[in-house]
Amino acid sequence: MTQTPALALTNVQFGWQSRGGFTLSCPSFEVAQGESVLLLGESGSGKSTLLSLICGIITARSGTVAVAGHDLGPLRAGQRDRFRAEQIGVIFQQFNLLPYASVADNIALPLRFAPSRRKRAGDIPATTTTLCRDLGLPEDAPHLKAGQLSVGQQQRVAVARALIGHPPLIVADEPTSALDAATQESFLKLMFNQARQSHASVLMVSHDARLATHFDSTIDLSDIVTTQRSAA
Ligand SMILES: Nc1ncnc2c1ncn2[C@@H]1O[C@H](COP(=O)(O)OP(=O)(O)OP(=O)(O)O)[C@@H](O)[C@H]1O
Repeated sequence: MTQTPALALTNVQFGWQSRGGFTLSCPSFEVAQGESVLLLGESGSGKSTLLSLICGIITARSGTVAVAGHDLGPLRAGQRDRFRAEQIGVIFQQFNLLPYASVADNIALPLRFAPSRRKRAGDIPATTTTLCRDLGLPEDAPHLKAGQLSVGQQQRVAVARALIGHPPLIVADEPTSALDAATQESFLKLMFNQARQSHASVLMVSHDARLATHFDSTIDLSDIVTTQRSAA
């Protein structure tokens, strides 16, 4: 029996109207359950736009985006937000942590909107402490404010927040772009160790081809999407 892919895009069309206009079309793209995929593209090639479509932050003009077999198209904005909280661990380029909230509250944030994921997370304070320990954060980290941490530590918090409650899909937008090679390496190791334990699929976008060795497959964005910029 064929497994439902973790992610499947079919005949997706999307357009930004402002800033001169940008259209993106993706005839077909799939990520299998448990697979890790690196999507490579230059700055401005549409990587973040594609991830926003996959996460349901924006919606396709036509075509289908399905996560774990669920089509995001018919969902209203609030339903998409809840679906994302349940199914997708998102690591944003700038981490998007709440600086004045504790590390523990930052990590547990997606669980607020996701009852099934909350159940899977088990005892939340214990899970948060374990994730912090496994990700090499200091013992007192859960009680510190996120804004007090170093950039490298904030990244680890962003990974913990993406992984808590075992979402089946982890999506990461250039989370290593500001790091030196050694820190990149340890960041990816940590993310993959944790994702493997959760049997999660990982989709990361980047402009950095050197990251390819860490992934099951590497795809050039231009092989799966065509884009067009209207004349300004
Ligand atoms: N919110 C928005 N409104 C209007 N246009 C946008 C918006 N976000 C992105 N775009 C446009 O879409 C195109 C692709 O941008 P996108 O951010 O998806 O590329 P990217 O590959 O992620 O770039 P980078 O690597 O620099 O982050 C650009 O022309 C950009 O100006």
